[in-house]
Amino acid sequence: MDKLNNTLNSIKFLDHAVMDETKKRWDSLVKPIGSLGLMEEITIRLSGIYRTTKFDIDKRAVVVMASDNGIVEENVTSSPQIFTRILVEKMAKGITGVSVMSKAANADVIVVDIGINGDVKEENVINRKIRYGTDNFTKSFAMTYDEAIKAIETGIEVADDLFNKGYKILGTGEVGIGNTTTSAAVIKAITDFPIDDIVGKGAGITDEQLVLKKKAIIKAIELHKPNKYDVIDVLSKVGGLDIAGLVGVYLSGAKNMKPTVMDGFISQAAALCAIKLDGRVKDYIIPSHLSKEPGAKFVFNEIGLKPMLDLSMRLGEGTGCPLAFQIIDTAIYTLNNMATFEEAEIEKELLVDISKDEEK
Ligand SMILES: Cc1cc2ncn([C@H]3O[C@H](COP(=O)(O)O)[C@@H](O)[C@H]3O)c2cc1C
Ligand SMILES: O=C(O)c1cccnc1
Repeated sequence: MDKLNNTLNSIKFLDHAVMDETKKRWDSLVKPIGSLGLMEEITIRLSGIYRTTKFDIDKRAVVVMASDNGIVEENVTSSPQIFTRILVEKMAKGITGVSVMSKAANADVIVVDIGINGDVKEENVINRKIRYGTDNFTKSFAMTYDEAIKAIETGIEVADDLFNKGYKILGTGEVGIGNTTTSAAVIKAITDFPIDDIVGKGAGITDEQLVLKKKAIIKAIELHKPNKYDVIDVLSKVGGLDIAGLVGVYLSGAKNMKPTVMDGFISQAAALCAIKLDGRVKDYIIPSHLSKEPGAKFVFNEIGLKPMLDLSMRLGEGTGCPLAFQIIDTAIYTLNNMATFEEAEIEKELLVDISKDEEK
């Protein structure tokens, strides 16, 4: 628990003086004030995270936490558990969705076995296995309290190591058949949102299976009564090792003063947990896209962040992150290279500024 506590204790607020400077730079460029929207907001936040107006995200990676979920026994998924290990091996070979999209975006993919129910035959996968999958949470806790802490601390260690190696931004990805069920259970336990709002079809299940999925979550919450004020209790009772590992990745970003990019629904469940552990973590999280999983919009409302894209994607793996990296690249390039009113010899004073009205 020391690593987790030390990490939480070293999280700092953003540098607002540097953020003001970046805002001033945007406002000096030849455009209506605020007209580049989230491109402006994100780079302003990045400058506060990096504590400098001159930054880049050239060295970047998506960290994929992979683990299995005992809840698959309840017939809540479209594919068998063995798919987790197979997908991870293909991912490490560079041929799955996140691998190819990351190649297109010049990003590395770091695959971590944090709890796959089988031995991975691929040396490019980092072995940080805590256990061979979780237990079926309709019958017992998914894992022990100590295992949940260990999974968070594993995520912290993996991300700390990558930041030490010079990565400037990390995306969050996952593979784990059944993890939209565990994510919905974690979100339900923390927010108590209506079950129909937050449980969707994940990778693709029938209407009958959707009923089973909702029932399994309700049953587990009634049985274990997770304490919404204790994120570790929630993760250990109804969560997954992948979600817990990603909580650690977000915490490491905040500790190392580096941004983390959030992918879809599973990454959102982890972000919600990380923010509940320390509200300052939110400042370091950059959302990529709005997942098609129906609960995603409700979690966005809860955490108070906005996605930059809505591409009706519902793959997971971290696939939103390489797209976000490319948008951030463009935002940084624009910030650094657009002409100011002065350089363009246009009188800024002639411009009506409505940005203050927009804030209201
Ligand atoms: C071929 C295939 C590739 C995937 N890549 C990511 N996922 C996604 O689907 C799984 C979660 O959905 P559920 O909770 O419904 O099982 C996770 O592995 C997630 O990464 C996939 C799923 C499949 C079937
Ligand atoms: O949004 C996601 O991350 C997601 C949605 C469906 C299946 N797997 C992942």
